[in-house]
Amino acid sequence: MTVMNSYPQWQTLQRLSQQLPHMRSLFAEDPKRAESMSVSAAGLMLDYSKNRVTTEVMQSLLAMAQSAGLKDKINAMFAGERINTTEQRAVLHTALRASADSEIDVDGQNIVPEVQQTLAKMEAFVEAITSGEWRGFTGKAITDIVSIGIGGSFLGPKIATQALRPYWSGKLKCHFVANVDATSLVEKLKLVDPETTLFLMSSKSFGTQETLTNTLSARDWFLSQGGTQQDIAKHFAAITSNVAKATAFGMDEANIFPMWDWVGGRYSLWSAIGLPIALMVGMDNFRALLQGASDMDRHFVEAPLAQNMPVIMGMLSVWYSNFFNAQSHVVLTYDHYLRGLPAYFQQLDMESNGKSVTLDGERVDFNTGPVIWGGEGTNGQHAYHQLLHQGTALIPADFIMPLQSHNPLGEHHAQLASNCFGQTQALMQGRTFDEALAELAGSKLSDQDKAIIARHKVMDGNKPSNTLLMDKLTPQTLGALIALYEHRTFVQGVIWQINSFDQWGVELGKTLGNDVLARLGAAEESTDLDGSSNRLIRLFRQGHL
Ligand SMILES: O=P(O)(O)OC[C@H]1O[C@](O)(CO)[C@@H](O)[C@@H]1O
Repeated sequence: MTVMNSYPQWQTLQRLSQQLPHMRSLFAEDPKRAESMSVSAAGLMLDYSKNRVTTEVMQSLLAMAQSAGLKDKINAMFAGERINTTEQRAVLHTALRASADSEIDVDGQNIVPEVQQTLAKMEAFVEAITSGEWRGFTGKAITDIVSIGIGGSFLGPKIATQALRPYWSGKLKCHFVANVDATSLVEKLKLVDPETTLFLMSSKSFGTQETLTNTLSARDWFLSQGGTQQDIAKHFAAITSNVAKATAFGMDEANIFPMWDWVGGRYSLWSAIGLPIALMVGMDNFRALLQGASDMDRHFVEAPLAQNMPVIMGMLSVWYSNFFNAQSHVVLTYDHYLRGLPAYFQQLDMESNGKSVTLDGERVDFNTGPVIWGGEGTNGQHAYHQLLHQGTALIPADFIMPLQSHNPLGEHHAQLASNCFGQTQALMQGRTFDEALAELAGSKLSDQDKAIIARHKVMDGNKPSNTLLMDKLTPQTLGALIALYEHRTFVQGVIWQINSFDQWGVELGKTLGNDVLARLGAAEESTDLDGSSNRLIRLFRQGHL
């Protein structure tokens, strides 16, 4: 028996999924639907009324969460149990935002004091850099940060820094380098002055090829621009859980910020990996970001399932993945500052739930994590929304919007909001054949042509969406929003009984990549791989087609 159909609610949910009225009818029948299908937490409001659900569906989904032991699993995560079973690790990104007086034990040791010490170290560093007390090798203050890292050591700091643009202190500029393509680094180096630049190397493992290569090249550049070996301590700092490797690399121990194996890379922006954020917005705002996440944590732990925002969002995702065969989920941010969020959620969710075996090692025979993608509203409306409205795939959507803009200019924000709400309405209600035909009433077309055009204009509607609102985008609401998606991802993993915290799938590509790298520069041509790989390697060595 598979995981999914072993839940007592499986059959009921199967039946309900086939009998659901169109959402138009659900709204017509219940004028209070929007109120009853909305929840608030940590400064966010979720309206999930435009989903293919009835009260009975929601009750069954939440009962399924209960059958999966979700509450116990949540408590186990927060308590530091080794729920990442394939790596025998605790999963405690929540400890990074826990209050200073909490006690969270790993191997019998309370980890909170160490988290607080690291925050204090970050604070002193941020103060030294932004006050101008920290001087570069020619005595000048730091003006630019180049943050080098990839995956979770890049996306989180980058999108949060971008999102908090209105809170920048204005004392520094921050540049991000992730790609091993030299162009990424070289183009950033053109923008900075070695005398006033600080390189921050972020790598939990201190073993990621892209990050090591970019850091070495940055160091070579620094040394070629007048800096000496002794000056490196003034211009390079690292965030890593592998302090030994970082010191062996030449990092000054005083400039190394710790990370721990109980923090997953894609959950790490709350740790010292968030230094670029703290440098740009100041420590008070960084702490407010942590506070927002902590508020969402408390909600996740304490709220009953029926009012629990991450639980509701997670279970809705399960509903579409497993009962409607949805393969993808779109995140649409109606705020320019949040334009990076879909890429961040993409790693968070796809690296976490892109799994094919259960915790017991059994192959799954149901859908797990969908493809997460998206972009910023309103741009997408003039590009891919067509497929959301009239394509054949069912793609549940999240619309995210602050009610107040940081840039209240003329009618812009009202137009943005009208687009956001108008899209969710159009997805839900669609347009019937009769409505499309009525719109053509005044045209000169023949009745036959009107019928054909009307068919092209039909939109089935009944397309699900969540609307997430907040008063304003602040460090606190951003923290809550990101934590919401972290927990939503966790909820799905619990239902599917997969390990959301490892990422073995990326390893084979890395290993083979290293093998190919050796072959690209080897004396002998490769002939022992598959025909395609042999040929691609030959072409690269040749340098032209
Ligand atoms: O911080 P590190 O160890 O350099 O890893 C970077 C990223 O690489 C991955 O391990 C995937 O290869 C991600 O999970 C991680 O966020």
